[in-house]
Amino acid sequence: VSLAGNGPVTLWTRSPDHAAEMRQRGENAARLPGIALPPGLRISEDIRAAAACDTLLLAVPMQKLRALLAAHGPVLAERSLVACCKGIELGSGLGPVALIQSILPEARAALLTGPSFADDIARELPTALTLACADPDRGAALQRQLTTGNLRLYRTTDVTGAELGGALKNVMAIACGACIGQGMGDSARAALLTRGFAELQRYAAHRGARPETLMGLSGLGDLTLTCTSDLSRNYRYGLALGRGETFDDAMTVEGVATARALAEIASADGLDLPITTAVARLSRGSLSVADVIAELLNRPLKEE
Ligand SMILES: NC(=O)C1=CN([C@@H]2O[C@H](COP(=O)(O)OP(=O)(O)OC[C@H]3O[C@@H](n4cnc5c(N)ncnc54)[C@H](O)[C@@H]3O)[C@@H](O)[C@H]2O)C=CC1
Ligand SMILES: O=C(CO)COP(=O)(O)O
Repeated sequence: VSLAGNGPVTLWTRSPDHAAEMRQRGENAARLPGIALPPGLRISEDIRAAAACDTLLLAVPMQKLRALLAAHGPVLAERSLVACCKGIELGSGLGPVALIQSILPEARAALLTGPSFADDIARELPTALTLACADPDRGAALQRQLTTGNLRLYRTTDVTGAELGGALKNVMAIACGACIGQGMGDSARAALLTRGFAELQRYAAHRGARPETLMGLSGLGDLTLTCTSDLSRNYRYGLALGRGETFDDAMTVEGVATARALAEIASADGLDLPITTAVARLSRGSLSVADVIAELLNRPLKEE
């Protein structure tokens, strides 16, 4: 919606029915109700129509990215593929850019990430994001191409840092939601957010990310938004866990699979990721929120 102000944009969906409905109503009622789709936005169920453009934004959940790339590899190859997903793939432990590179090495992969609810961007509210691309010239070109009147992009070549900030903030948002849902209060949430950020920084450093990336929009920025807003699905899932309520299974909650993927990596590599591991166990129901809090409070005392 925002990019359509810059020039022609094609919105692809794999569902012909959904495409027809969006064309007819001028609205994506299922995913973005109340937002008028601009007349310049072309809607197609044929991925070749979208792939006629050189730059494609891939906005599917992280655990679905491999299937999308596998199904449409020949059409997507040799394009600029900008992943918009936030997470780590279960099994491979890869982030979105690394996954694209492993499946379509001839594609030019980049990442768009940072604090942003789709609804805010579509309503043209001011938003700032990180565009991560290992090649600085390509990153600068994408930054110019994808900046709009309400969407300001900063760029970085630290793809690993940007990937990990976006992935881990969802895990911490589940933890913060659970803390509030359990009635632990805002002070406890601030402690968890801060220690979650320390865990995020520690893991990112271990993976070779640059510290300043995690201090930016894709790290601290998105962590702050997601851990404090009721609009976040990850935070709301955590709230439900804390309150002992059920949560809509169909809702995309990236932090669940990411916590499990990271817990596997932590166990294999002997890393200490206490909050992430607790979220993985919480999401499986093998630990209660009260147990997690007791466990975290009883860890050995240490320097900050
Ligand atoms: N919604 C938001 O405000 C934001 C979402 N993101 C990230 O964007 C990614 C996608 O999230 P949402 O769009 O919110 O999820 P969503 O669940 O609302 O939509 C995902 C879409 O992907 C489609 N899809 C799933 N598997 C597919 C496949 N194999 N081939 C083609 N299409 C497929 C689904 O049909 C659905 O239309 C996530 O990683 C999320 O963290 C990032 C920033 C903001
Ligand atoms: O990534 C997001 C905000 O930056 C969206 O968060 P949720 O996926 O938790 O809704």
